[in-house]
Amino acid sequence: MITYQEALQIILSHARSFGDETVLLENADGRVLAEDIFADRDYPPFNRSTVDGYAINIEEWRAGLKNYRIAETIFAGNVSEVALASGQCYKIMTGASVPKSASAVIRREDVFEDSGSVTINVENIEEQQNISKQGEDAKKGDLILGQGLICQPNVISILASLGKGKVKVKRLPDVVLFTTGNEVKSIDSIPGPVEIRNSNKWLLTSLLKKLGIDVQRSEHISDSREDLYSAIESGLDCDVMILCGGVSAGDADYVPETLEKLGVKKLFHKVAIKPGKPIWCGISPTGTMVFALPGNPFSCLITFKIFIEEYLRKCLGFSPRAVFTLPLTGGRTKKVPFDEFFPTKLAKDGKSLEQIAINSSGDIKLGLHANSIALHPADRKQVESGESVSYFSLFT
Ligand SMILES: Nc1nc2c(c(=O)[nH]1)N[C@H]1C(S)=C(S)[C@@H](COP(=O)(O)OP(=O)(O)OC[C@H]3O[C@@H](n4cnc5c(N)ncnc54)[C@H](O)[C@@H]3O)O[C@H]1N2
Ligand code: MOO
Repeated sequence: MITYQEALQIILSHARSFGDETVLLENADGRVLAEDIFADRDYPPFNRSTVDGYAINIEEWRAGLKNYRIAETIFAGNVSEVALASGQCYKIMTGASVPKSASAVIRREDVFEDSGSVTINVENIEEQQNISKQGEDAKKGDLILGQGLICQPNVISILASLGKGKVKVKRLPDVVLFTTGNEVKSIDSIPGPVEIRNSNKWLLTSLLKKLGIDVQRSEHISDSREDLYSAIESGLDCDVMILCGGVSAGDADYVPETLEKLGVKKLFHKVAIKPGKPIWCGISPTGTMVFALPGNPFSCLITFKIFIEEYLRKCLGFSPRAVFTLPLTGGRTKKVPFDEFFPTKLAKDGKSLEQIAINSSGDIKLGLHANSIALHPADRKQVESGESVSYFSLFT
């Protein structure tokens, strides 16, 4: 059986771009930029007053002048009509263009205004004070946003400033999701005594949504070779196919054989991890990446996080998920020589990890209240209390 790291390397070696597409800015949140964005003009585009106040020629101030007549009031969005003459100032608002004949702006609260004149009440005035100079943030033609940046709110704001109402981003994959199993019922039906509800469909849909991906098609398939064959065949035109259940050793676990019958080349089946050991992964002749996950909910969550999410992150140009290290509170022992992933929660002081109890990978509570997943390494039977373990954040 291959190890977690070997399986991850195989998966990552098949990562590919799904192409680019142009989207409206309102739909660009969380997407990855697929074009370089340059400044269309200087920023600020003009010398801009940063305060409400009065703009003067500093040479006159240096010559000892304290009292100025207001020549004109300049509002944001307005252009001054006249140059300052001797003894004059402008009354100017925040965001307005400072005319060339003025070289400093004094805050409103630092002057006394009366009958169209102002007396300046401050000791020191610096040349260009309270003026953002044209082009001081960016010059026309400067590279502002590089390909690969994620459209977080700050990037969206910059795109808006630069007038990019449409933007080229990495295309998201078409994802098809098939859950399987005769005992698994839709959540709006009443399950019989030995039936359960299809939580994994919702789990996987929500996990994909966190990456900004909407499932294109989702279907539940019964444990029948024929139904599986036709469903999988009909979905093989997508970029990524996720199946769930029917991959281990049971008499009705037809998923691996059906995939292979349809020409999906097996990359691996079974990985030395707990939970999630029975995972199957393959690639179709047309390049569809297929992940068949074990049916237990916690196995489904872990295999999605450690494999599918990492694959998609690489395909979409996100950096790999961050892995941290912290001491674990309470020791733990494991029975199998596999990498074991277990639910944890960051202590309030952020200095250690607490373990969250989970009964088994079939526990519908999935270690609720865990905000992280830690790794008990394959080669360690025991992790002592206070020993450092590596972990990753669960839903951030
Ligand atoms: N002889 C062996 N038996 C099993 C092995 C093994 O290596 N040898 N592996 C065990 C492990 S580990 C896991 S995990 C499970 C995985 O089995 P399958 O992937 O074949 O999944 P199923 O048997 O179909 O289901 C397992 C479990 O999960 C429930 N399930 C399935 N689908 C859903 C869904 N959409 N929503 C909620 N719950 C679901 C299902 O009812 C089962 O209880 O195999 C072990 N057996
Ligand atoms: O490894 Mo299975 O995925 O525990 O229950």
